[in-house]
Amino acid sequence: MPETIRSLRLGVAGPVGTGKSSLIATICRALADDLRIGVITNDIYTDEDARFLRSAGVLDPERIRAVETGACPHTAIRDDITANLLAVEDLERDFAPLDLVLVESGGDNLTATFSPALIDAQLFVLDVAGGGDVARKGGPGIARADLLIVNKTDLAPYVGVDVPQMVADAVEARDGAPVLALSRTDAASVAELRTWLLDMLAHHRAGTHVPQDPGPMAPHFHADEDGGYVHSHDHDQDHEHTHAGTPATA
Ligand SMILES: Nc1nc2c(ncn2[C@@H]2O[C@H](COP(=O)(O)OP(=O)(O)OP(=O)(O)O)[C@@H](O)[C@H]2O)c(=O)[nH]1
Repeated sequence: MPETIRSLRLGVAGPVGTGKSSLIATICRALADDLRIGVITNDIYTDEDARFLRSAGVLDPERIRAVETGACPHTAIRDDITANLLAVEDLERDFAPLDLVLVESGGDNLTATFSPALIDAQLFVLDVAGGGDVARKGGPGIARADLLIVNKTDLAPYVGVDVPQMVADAVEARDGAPVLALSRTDAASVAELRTWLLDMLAHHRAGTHVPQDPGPMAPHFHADEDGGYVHSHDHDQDHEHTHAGTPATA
């Protein structure tokens, strides 16, 4: 790799427990012999995901670093990306040259997405255990992430989900953009993921991949001791933090 081309920065987002950390471990196992990889995890209050990945033994533990985001995990990957950007740049400098830096978002709701100022491409992870109809619900990550993963397909018989139907619904929600049915126990699906990643890396290096913004997450509610507030990340419109009862400005 020419030293002037920096790593491909790949975001991994998706609802809580859909398998983001496990997916990163799978990617590291599948590509550790081919690529120089680093990982940044985001947790609200802990470094639990980083510790899980270090204990999985898939990468030199020093190449796995944690960002603790405080409340509102999507803010740290979309609105104020400073902590993540510094963590990525530090990792790239300390282990130069890296080919791939994976950034795991904190487990969040269906609509959290990465800013294209932080990452070059993003995966959005759903799992069959969340229900076969989740893909139809749409949202920016489902509709416009670079790759949508329908994870834990090995569990489909136990939760009564028709995987081909779920994938077809997802492809329709994405206007034909790629969807991958994945299980860490299904070698063929892991091989497909590996091919997609190497292809994306090749496009990044050739300068033919343009980072896309899937769009802001929908306005949503945060509970707090005053009753909570509605929070919007759409900076094209007014940025509102409206407290229940008393309207407030950002
Ligand atoms: N059966 C099965 N279980 C899986 C698979 N991938 C992940 N899991 C399990 O799903 C659970 C959640 O996985 P994680 O990787 O911790 O999920 P996560 O999205 O990182 O979770 P948060 O960081 O809390 O949002 C764990 O018990 C994993 O072992 C899979 O392919 N098949």
